[in-house]
Amino acid sequence: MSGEPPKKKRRYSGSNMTGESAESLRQQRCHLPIYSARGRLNLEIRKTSSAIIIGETGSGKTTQIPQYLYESGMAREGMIACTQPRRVAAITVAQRVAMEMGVELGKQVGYCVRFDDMTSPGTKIKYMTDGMLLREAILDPLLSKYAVVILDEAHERTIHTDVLFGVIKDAQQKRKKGKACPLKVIVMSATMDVDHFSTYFNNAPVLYIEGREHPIELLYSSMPQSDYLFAAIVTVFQIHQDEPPGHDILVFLTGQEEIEAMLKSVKDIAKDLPSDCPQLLVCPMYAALPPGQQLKIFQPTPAGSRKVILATNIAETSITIQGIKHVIDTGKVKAKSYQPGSGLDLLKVQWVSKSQAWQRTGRSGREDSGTCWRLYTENQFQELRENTIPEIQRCNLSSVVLQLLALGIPNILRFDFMDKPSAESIINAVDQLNLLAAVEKKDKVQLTSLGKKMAIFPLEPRLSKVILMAKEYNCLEEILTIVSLLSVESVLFTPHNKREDAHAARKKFTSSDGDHIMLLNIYRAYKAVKGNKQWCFENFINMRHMRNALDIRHQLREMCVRAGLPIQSCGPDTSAIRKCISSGQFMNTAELQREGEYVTLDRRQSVSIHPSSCLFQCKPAYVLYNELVYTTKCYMRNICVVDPEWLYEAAPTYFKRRYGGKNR
Ligand SMILES: Nc1ncnc2c1ncn2[C@@H]1O[C@H](COP(=O)(O)OP(=O)(O)OP(=O)(O)O)[C@@H](O)[C@H]1O
Repeated sequence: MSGEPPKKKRRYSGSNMTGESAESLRQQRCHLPIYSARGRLNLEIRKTSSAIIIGETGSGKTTQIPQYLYESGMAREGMIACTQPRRVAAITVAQRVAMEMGVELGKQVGYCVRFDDMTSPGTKIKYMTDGMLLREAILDPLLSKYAVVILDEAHERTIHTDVLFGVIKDAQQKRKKGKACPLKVIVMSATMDVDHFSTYFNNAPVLYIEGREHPIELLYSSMPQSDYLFAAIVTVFQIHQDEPPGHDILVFLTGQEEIEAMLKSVKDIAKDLPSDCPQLLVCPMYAALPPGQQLKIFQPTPAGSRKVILATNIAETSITIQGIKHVIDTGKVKAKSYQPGSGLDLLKVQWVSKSQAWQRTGRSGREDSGTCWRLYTENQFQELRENTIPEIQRCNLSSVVLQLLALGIPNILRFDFMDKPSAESIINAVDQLNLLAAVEKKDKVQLTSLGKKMAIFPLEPRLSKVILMAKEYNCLEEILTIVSLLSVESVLFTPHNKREDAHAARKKFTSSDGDHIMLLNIYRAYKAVKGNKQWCFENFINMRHMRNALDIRHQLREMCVRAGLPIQSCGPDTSAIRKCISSGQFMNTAELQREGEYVTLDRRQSVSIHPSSCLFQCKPAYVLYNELVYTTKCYMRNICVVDPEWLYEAAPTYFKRRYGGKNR
């Protein structure tokens, strides 16, 4: 390990963009590489029903193309949708475009992301997450509100984008047959396999946008780094020492824990810097941060200081953060990989693909020249895979299959996927949904009425089922709390050096029934003190995550009210709650063996109770877990004590088939 940052060859002196008057915005638009191509683009797009557009990062695709189409009258017969894989991109790009057009956000230009719709009847350009457009397609498979759908950042190949590809192709054909207004589809990215996309979209023409506005200097490590976190810290401080204030830094890391650890190290080191050094402002950026906190990274850096943003790949595509001059790319990302054999959805740190590395590089050089510090060698870069494996080929598909069925897709195995997931993973997903009573297999697979209701909730099917079953047990109040708390990063805050204090402080919330009930106790106590900050601090509760959970709870509650579900409380009886959870999560259960170890009930896999669980010291005979995580061994996380009788009641055929009833 060298810890030595990549060698710097040249230095640029950048100018900061300050004026944001209408004239300055107009000038910026005119200077973008895409500007000179706008006439040709409009012409080509008008002629065809589908087009693939490829152009360098920062050339102006996301912000300009929807505006060009709007200005040329293409929004007369319907809206222009532009999808983004991430909510933060949808929101910030919409803000920027509204500003460029001189209109109020939410009027002609708006955005729509999960739990936040900023559009109005007059909206013509709508930025939205791919997941939101997919939800809209469930209600209106022809997407009749839209004249143009732009699928941006297509290289990311999120599950939602991949499903949208097929759904939109289908809508296009149906609209053509029905003589409705044609639906135009545009697929965009800076880094994609254009031939693959063009072939899939019936040999759609590929339109190239030449050039980039500002140069980016690329620096590689001279030797491989064995500790990329350390190398990143060293690089931050080298830049801090050499570069003038205002040249901000964006560092790509793999996850929340790593970000929090580096945040602390950078702050600690910065404390000892000479007093005439510019102030360092360190900002985290990861998916579990509440949306308001995420948007903080876009606030201007105060004069005389430097901002360092520590981000996951959430900041990798589409966004422009003013002031970012330097990007530090560790080359690593945490990504999901699903093993149908073991039923595990594992999160693993791995190398990025080349296309991801280019996207990261492209977060600099947006307002001025920039530098990208790759903390790996050029040879290592050459060995990276070209493109990221589509998410649909590496994740549990039960949510997607539920959505496809809700869309009325008759045979999922024959769905027009751009790259098919394995038949095994589709069949597994259908089987799981069947066990949850969400689908029935007659001559074809179809949703039951329960399954249709489950598709309304933007949750994993197992959790949607738990919400719907709460009616039977009169416990929706409690279930909403538990599901919301399970949907965010842990609200338990356990600093390494205060582990014992944290456990002692939390003792009053623990329950012999398990973690779900402990979460409920924490929520009740938090509400009783009205979310008091000092209380959170003293009890080692992460206030940010708690607030995030409250927000989700509020949204889910509204969905339940709209679905006519009675919001009732079961009072102090926790067995109703645990029975209800069992009705959706009976597949995630384990039993204690004679030797004191646990094995899962489905695949007889050895598992252990995670040390963070309040049941860590206990050995209940049967437990239900929310998830399995693999570190040094396979751990069950968020566990609750269950009675095998409840499991049998929840899924008699499943348990009879497996054990001939012997577990009863
Ligand atoms: N929020 C913003 N603040 C300042 N400038 C911005 C903002 N958003 C965009 N820009 C300017 O517009 C340019 C074009 O951005 P745009 O997102 O349209 O490019 P793109 O081609 O879609 O890039 P990418 O492939 O990285 O998404 C940026 O390089 C930047 O100069």
